[in-house]
Amino acid sequence: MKAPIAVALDAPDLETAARWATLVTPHVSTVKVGLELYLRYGPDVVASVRGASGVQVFLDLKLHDIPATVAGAARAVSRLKPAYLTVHAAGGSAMIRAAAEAAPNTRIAAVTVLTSLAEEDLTSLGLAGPALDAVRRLSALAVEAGASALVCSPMEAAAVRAEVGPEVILITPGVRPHGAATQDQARVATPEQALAAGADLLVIGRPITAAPDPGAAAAGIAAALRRTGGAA
Ligand SMILES: O=c1ccn([C@@H]2O[C@H](COP(=O)(O)O)[C@@H](O)[C@H]2O)c(=O)[nH]1
Repeated sequence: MKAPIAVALDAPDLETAARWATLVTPHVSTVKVGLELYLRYGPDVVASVRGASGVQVFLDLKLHDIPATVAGAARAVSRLKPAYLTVHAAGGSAMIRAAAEAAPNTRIAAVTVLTSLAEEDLTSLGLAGPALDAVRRLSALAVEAGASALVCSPMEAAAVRAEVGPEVILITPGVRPHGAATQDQARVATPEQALAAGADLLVIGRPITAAPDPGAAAAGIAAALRRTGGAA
């Protein structure tokens, strides 16, 4: 069994993304296509990174608009058969419901509070209280509206799990192996901590893709998770 990791293919060009995908797919369950690749290359990027391996594709477009527009966008990309499609939970119940109804065969993953935001950022945005409160509130709202997956920091995974129960898939970016640079991530934890907190899918980008050998980096993290009982 492959490790429950989605490698973020945040590459400047399609050749690099496809090469990373080929290197990591023997070790991880999922590859993630984000805004950089999708906006540059469009829908064809999904087939390019899926390749012959048939690895799961996570389409991280973070849709956030009025319900009718998000429904149209979700319907348009559902033909690419992504395993996951992200929307911002802050778009509200009607928007999340519209996405879930428009793409019934794709898991709608609601992004709660971006992992790049620190507590002081939330205050400056006018969101009172600790990040965890906002994450829990948005998680409950999103699941009630039909999201079957949630995106949160690994620091919040245990509390979100307690809030939404065992069925919802918890996806955690903001994952950094011990000692790795946090870069623009603010609310972070190690892969082992994320798994122990109840995360189902760990999003890891630069610690793998910026390594001299992305395949070896993915294999190393997968092996560390296996030692903690997270992947066979
Ligand atoms: O809250 C969020 C939601 C999405 N992301 C995405 O995850 C990866 C993280 O990449 P790293 O290189 O491991 O930092 C990236 O594609 C983000 O767009 C997130 O970081 N936080």
